[in-house]
Amino acid sequence: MRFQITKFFRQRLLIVFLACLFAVIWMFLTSNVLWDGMADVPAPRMSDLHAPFPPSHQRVIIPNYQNRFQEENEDVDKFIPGLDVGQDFDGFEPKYNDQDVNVGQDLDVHGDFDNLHDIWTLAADWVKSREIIPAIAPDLGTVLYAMANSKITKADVGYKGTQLKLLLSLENDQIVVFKPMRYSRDHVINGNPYAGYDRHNSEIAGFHLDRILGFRRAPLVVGRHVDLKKEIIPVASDRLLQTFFKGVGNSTCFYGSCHYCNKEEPACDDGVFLEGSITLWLPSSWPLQKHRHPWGRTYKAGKKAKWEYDNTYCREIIVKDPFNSGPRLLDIMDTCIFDYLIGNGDRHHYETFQQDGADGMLLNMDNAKGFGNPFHDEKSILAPLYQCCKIRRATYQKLLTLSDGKLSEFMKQALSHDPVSPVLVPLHYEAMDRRLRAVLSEIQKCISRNGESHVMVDGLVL
Ligand SMILES: Nc1ncnc2c1ncn2[C@@H]1O[C@H](COP(=O)(O)OP(=O)(O)OP(=O)(O)O)[C@@H](O)[C@H]1O
Ligand SMILES: [Mn+2]
Repeated sequence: MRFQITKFFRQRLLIVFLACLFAVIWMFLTSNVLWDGMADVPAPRMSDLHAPFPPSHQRVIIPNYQNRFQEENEDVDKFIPGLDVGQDFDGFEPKYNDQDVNVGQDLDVHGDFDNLHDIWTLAADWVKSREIIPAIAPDLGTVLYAMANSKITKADVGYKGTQLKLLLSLENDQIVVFKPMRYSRDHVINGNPYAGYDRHNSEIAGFHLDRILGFRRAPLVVGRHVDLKKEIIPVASDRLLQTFFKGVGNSTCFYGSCHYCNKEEPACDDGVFLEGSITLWLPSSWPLQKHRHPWGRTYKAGKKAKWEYDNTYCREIIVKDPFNSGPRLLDIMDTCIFDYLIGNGDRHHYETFQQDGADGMLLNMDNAKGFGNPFHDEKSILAPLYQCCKIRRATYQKLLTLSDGKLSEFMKQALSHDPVSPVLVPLHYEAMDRRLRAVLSEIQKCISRNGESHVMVDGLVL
């Protein structure tokens, strides 16, 4: 009898033990702990009220990372004029100063605003000739929160440009641009450095990178989950409404109106929400002027732009107005570093504030072609830097403070606040740190070739 009781309990105990073991393994597998880099990302703050669906892009495994990176980058040095193929420099002294980058605090959301009108006015008043937001902007999180959560009162097709987007009005008359999600986070874009649709997450990450680099020349961007049926269709213009249709399953789709817009390439929701980026429209008191970028691509297969075959291209640019004096050429250097870090090879034009003429700052807007391929570092994006060998000392110093992994750390911290977090998969953070080292290396090569006094520019202008 005694033997039977013990056996009975032993069997039960074994069942309970196995059940517990199974539960622990299951919890471990379904948690984020396995997914490198995601574990320490806190829950998004601004999304609390909006209660979006849980992030659907957390799990990414891309095999053979190292092999693939080497294959993709093997030949890159061979056909870029002006790129010094010499030894890469390493061992920079990162001089990180905690005061340098104010990432987290400014993203907290405060409730001390009476109405949205005050929030939009505040953001409009931030705009100055050489900055879109101030260095310290404790209300930035509140403005971003308002962009991500306030009521949409009008929706229309995009204004201009080639990519599918919407022009929205938010409550109290604030215009914003909505760029819809077209790819999952782990999608890799192959081909030329401007290939693929716009990436809404690149707009979001670009905004924060621009701020972390200390430029603050990008319009405000935040992620948002939009309910097409409830938030867009009831307030849509006729011409936008005409492009809506029922997609597969329970989804709602639209294809808008733009150069590349057509019914075969729509943006669709997941049955309820469509994720996208919201960009704050600049105040009408700051009209823009569009310029052709001197290092733009031809966008024609087999046809190269002059800078792509002529090593001395910069000599001809640096003597021309507005590059021969003032901030323009140095702004181009800053922007090419920014673009290289995100992998955006689509800077065909750039915009400045009309009223500032030749002294106008280069706005870092339209950053949606970044973060397409974390395995590929497109060195040609850096051509202005390694062909001209000029950089502001302040930019160089900022890059140094961000080397040694600080850049990705700050980016993760900033992006963790966004409602569509995680904005980037971990491979893109690795890519940014790696590319930053390559930028520093190119600057070092310039210094050894031309001397520091030729390369470093103190102050803002040439
Ligand atoms: N936030 C904004 N504030 C003011 N004007 C803007 C803003 N965003 C875009 N614009 C204007 O709209 C134009 C097109 O926007 P954007 O470059 O984002 O679209 P796109 O479809 O990518 O264009 P492209 O095909 O030329 O690259 C810009 O060149 C600019 O003049
Ligand atoms: Mn574009």
